[in-house]
Amino acid sequence: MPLVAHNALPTFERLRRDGITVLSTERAARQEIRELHVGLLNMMPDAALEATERQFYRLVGESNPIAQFYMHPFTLPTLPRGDKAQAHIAQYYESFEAIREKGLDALIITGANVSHPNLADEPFWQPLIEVIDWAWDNVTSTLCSCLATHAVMQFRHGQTRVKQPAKIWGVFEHRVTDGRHPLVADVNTRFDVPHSRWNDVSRAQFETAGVKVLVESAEAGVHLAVSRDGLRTVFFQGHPEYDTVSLLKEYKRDLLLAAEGKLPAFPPFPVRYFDCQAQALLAEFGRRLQAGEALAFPEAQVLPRLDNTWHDTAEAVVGNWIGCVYQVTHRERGLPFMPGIDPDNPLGLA
Ligand SMILES: CC(C)(COP(=O)(O)OP(=O)(O)OC[C@H]1O[C@@H](n2cnc3c(N)ncnc32)[C@H](O)[C@@H]1OP(=O)(O)O)[C@@H](O)C(=O)NCCC(=O)NCCSC(=O)CCC(=O)O
Ligand SMILES: N[C@@H](CCO)C(=O)O
Repeated sequence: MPLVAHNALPTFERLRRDGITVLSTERAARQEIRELHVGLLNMMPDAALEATERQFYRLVGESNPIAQFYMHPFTLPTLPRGDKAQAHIAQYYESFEAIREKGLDALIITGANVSHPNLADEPFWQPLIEVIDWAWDNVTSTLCSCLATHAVMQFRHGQTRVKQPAKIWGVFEHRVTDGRHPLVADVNTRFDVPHSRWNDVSRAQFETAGVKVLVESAEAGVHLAVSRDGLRTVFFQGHPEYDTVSLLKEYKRDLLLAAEGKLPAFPPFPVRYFDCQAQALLAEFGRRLQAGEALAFPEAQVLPRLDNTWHDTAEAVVGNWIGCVYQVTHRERGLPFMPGIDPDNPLGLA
């Protein structure tokens, strides 16, 4: 919730210059106080569907203890689903048509499982473009996670992601590259974010497209970037929403697949995620598995050894994002901007 500059204290002006939102008393008196409507286009595979809901609902909910959030989950009918996930979707999700009719203030688009080398061959490609095109004209800001970022960079900016020789996988250190941008104002200047991807869009590709990089890792590449206008599309390549356990679940999946001969090699450890003891436990498990022993994955022993070093900053960034959306969104949920807001520079950045 923003400060109100109800007197001439020079600190207010100084904070404004540092990217902190400070309202004038006139603006504060006129501000509409209402709930926000946030869409979640959940494209994750069945096993991760509900975990992903929880992760993004928590990030939005915890981003501000006072504002009220109505979440609107939906998915794309062309994604393959099993019976259980289909029933969950049928019972609890909304249709894109219904969401489009009422409108959204903000939209989050998750990552997805891909099975084709070219994203344009995926079953979700056309319907995803339809959602993104609608959101560009009608939603104040859209936050794209991982694969959704790659899709927008490909179809809107002609920048195709590049497959990496090794999976970018683990918990990586990042730095804020423009601390004055309101999306990263006042967050830690150095912080962790998990990544889990074979593909990368590079800083040069974002910049060629006119997209501004805000957070980057020397090892993992760009994590956070924003469209030229400063707000309307926010790009994540990492997974700040991940639970503490998420990378362990992925490691277990890949290890067990390798043991069944369904993956060519045993997975490496995700970077900076397992401590020495967890590594020793998992290496021992891998050895015994390869020797043909039938034994259970030591999840319960490893779990207490894992640390979460990214969630606070993830909340802070999502809080900044929601705050920016609130300041410029129209009082009517179906319209993206208040009168007087320039869609090409909604935050009025210099
Ligand atoms: C890794 C798995 C397979 C793990 O699921 P499993 O069902 O096998 O897990 P399990 O050990 O049987 O445990 C089930 C319990 O774990 C929870 N659970 C499942 N997945 C979870 C996750 N990711 N994070 C946190 N919890 C998770 C379930 O809700 C359930 O909890 P309860 O018992 O409490 O209900 C799944 O999470 C998954 O498919 N993840 C998707 C990974 C993925 O496809 N990412 C693509 C995005 S990456 C991208 O977009 C870019 C791609 C690129 O560029 O390469
Ligand atoms: N953007 C509006 C709030 C949402 O209706 C305002 O600042 O008054």
